[in-house]
Amino acid sequence: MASVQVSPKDEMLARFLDAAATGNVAKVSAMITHSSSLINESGENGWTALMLGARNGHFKVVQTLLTNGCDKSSVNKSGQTAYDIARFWGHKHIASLLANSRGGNSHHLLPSSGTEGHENYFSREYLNRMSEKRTDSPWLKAKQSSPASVYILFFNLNPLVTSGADGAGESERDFKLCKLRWGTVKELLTKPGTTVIFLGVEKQVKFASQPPVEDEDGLTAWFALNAEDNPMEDLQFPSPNCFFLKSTFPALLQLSSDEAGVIAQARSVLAWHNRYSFCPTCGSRTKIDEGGYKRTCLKEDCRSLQGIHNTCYPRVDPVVIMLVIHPDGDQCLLGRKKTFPVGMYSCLAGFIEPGEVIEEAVRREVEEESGIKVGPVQYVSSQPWPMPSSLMIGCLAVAESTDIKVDENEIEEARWFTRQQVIDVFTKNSKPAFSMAPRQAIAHQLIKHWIGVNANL
Ligand SMILES: NC(=O)C1=CN([C@@H]2O[C@H](COP(=O)(O)OP(=O)(O)OC[C@H]3O[C@@H](n4cnc5c(N)ncnc54)[C@H](O)[C@@H]3O)[C@@H](O)[C@H]2O)C=CC1
Ligand SMILES: [Mg+2]
Ligand SMILES: [Mg+2]
Ligand SMILES: [Mg+2]
Ligand SMILES: [Zn+2]
Repeated sequence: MASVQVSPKDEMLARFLDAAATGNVAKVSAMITHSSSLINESGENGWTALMLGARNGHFKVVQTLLTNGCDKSSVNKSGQTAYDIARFWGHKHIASLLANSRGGNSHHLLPSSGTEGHENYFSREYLNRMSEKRTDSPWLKAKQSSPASVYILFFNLNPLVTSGADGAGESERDFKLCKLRWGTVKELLTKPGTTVIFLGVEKQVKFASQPPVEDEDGLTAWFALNAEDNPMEDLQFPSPNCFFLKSTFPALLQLSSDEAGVIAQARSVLAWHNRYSFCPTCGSRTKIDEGGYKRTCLKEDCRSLQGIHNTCYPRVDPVVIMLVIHPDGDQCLLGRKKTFPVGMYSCLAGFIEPGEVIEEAVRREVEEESGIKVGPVQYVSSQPWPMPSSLMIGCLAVAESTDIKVDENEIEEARWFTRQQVIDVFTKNSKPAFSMAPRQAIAHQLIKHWIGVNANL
């Protein structure tokens, strides 16, 4: 009778897998010390020692393998990881051990698609900023009094707008910026409490409503003004329908994409002027330079005049905002602040701290707010958030633990939602489990990105 020849290597692997399957920790440990390559080898149907230990509930075997650097992301021929197997067979303590341990490769839970083509509300650059013109005083002066230039006006950092067409409902064109001319604002420009900044020049396309007035150089400059006292009484506006937005949020989310980008730029710089009235170094008076992009201290011997100092320039506060994916790849973590509308959940977010990289800020904020530990982090897209001057840095991140413990000072609740629950919210399929942040918020776009990439929606 012919006998099947088994190589010594195969025989050793069979003994190793058997030791893992039967919970023989001492043998597993001795064999990997002797032959380290065994640890990630698989036998029948792609099952590794880790999967067999997880299948049969041998906690110590799984622990030993992980401590010795076993790859916990391997999948068997049915596409299951050791974590999936532990969960399926109800070995919760092993599933939790697998989810918590660092060093595994959970990158496969992140989409491999590029991030091009993401445009968030407030992100469109309608104007060419032409920063080189900020120090060209004669050019700026000529542009300020040019009849072709466009002025947008703010009072209390709220823009002057006009209502969109009746019945526009929730659509984005509810409010349109009122574009004023020099003739209308020249009195206002001379008032002591007025701040004026140069925003840039129009790129190619013009707003349809704009009269075809052109400067010799063909460049239409835009300026933003913030008035300290209500300018409505002093000025004659081109349209009686113009008014200052009363609330910042959510009214600022109801502009067209072009206008939202201009507002993001103007509002942040004006808010900086509004809140940094005096020199942060010595407390003296300052003057506005560089088309509104610099404040220079008027005290001759101030330290802020020696070299370049960030206190003289408009600030941007980076914020990480992240959608955290469960280790099973099929759920995401969303939270709610007390101030959110009832039922609304969104991504966790937090300010980046000095000396911190984006990835670490994601890990720190998620752990602070929800108690969840995070492994890989992937950048997706960003969004200016001019309330007053945040830059939202949108990321996907993969959790390495699953037990939630919220910091009640920061958020009211955090929960795992299944992909299906999220899809139901987007497609309005059935009674939704929660309500989503508005589409103008990067949180909404991040969640959509995760669903779109993973579920081909
Ligand atoms: N566009 C979007 O989808 C979303 C935007 N956001 C924005 O992200 C920002 C940060 O999120 P949070 O959860 O509030 O951050 P957070 O989790 O870091 O907590 C806020 C606290 O951080 C402190 N803090 C540190 N640096 C600060 C700074 N430069 N400015 C203000 N506070 C600072 C304050 O004590 C503040 O109360 C908020 O301004 C919020 O408006 C938040 C969620 C969604
Ligand atoms: Mg926080
Ligand atoms: Mg936060
Ligand atoms: Mg924080
Ligand atoms: Zn100073």
